[in-house]
Amino acid sequence: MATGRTHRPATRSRGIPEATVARLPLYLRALTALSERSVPTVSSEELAAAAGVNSAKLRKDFSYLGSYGTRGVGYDVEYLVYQISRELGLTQDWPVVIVGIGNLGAALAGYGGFASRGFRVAALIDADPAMTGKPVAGIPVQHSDDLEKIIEEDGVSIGVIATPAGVAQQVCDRLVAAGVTSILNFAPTVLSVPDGVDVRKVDLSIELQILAFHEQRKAGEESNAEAAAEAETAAAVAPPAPRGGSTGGSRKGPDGDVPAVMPA
Ligand SMILES: NC(=O)c1ccc[n+]([C@@H]2O[C@H](COP(=O)([O-])OP(=O)(O)OC[C@H]3O[C@@H](n4cnc5c(N)ncnc54)[C@H](O)[C@@H]3O)[C@@H](O)[C@H]2O)c1
Repeated sequence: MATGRTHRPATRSRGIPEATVARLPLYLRALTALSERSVPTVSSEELAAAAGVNSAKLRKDFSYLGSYGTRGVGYDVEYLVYQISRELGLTQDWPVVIVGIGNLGAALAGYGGFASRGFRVAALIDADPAMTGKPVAGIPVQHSDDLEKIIEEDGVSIGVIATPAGVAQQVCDRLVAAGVTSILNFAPTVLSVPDGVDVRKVDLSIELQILAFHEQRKAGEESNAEAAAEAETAAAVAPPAPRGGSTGGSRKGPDGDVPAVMPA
């Protein structure tokens, strides 16, 4: 879902390409589902289908992890979960702050999927004094005046921005100055950050626009297919060729050479 932009080279220092890194969470999600069903091993084809990835690409991706599976047996599910989690840095706890606790920020704060994937919501921050101290998803909201102190005390390196777009850059600058090095930005604006800071941008409206493009294309294909079918029907019911013609006056059916009307 994320449309991302990072400020790292296309290949990370350990030699794993960014495109592979981007697919690791997909494998992990599929593997976690298998692990929850106590499935011990999985073939590259099965896992590729579950992750929505081509199996040759999956094997190439896993070769970067040094994981080649066992011929005829496949990959060990638990070991791959561990390997990918370690590669993604998920074997440690990541405290995250969410800035902007409006509709979106509150929904994110209550999202259980963060904690289950190793991301602990360490603090909720908002500029509205009326919200200070109010619990959202069981966590009291803190005022943005204390942003720097909160980040330092909790050792936060990941910040989520869910403020209005107009203040997002300013919030981003404060997060970065306070030591945050990874930002997940939901505000519809492009953030500038110094080298060494990663920004991922999530924009559901962009995803919807991409779906709209595909819908439009599918509709175009359907209307082309309908037009072709109509042309074929029109040809099938056209008046027979004059006697003496090569077809002897028979008309072609939908299957081409089967006469639609059998001669008496
Ligand atoms: N990426 C997406 O798919 C997506 C989806 C929905 C909303 N959004 C965006 O997310 C943002 C939040 O949307 P919302 O519906 O929750 O808005 P909202 O108005 O409900 O909430 C915004 C919150 O930010 C707080 N805020 C304002 N300035 C701040 C600052 N300087 N520091 C800290 N907090 C501050 C406000 O007090 C408010 O509580 C908007 O930019 C919106 O466009 C993105």
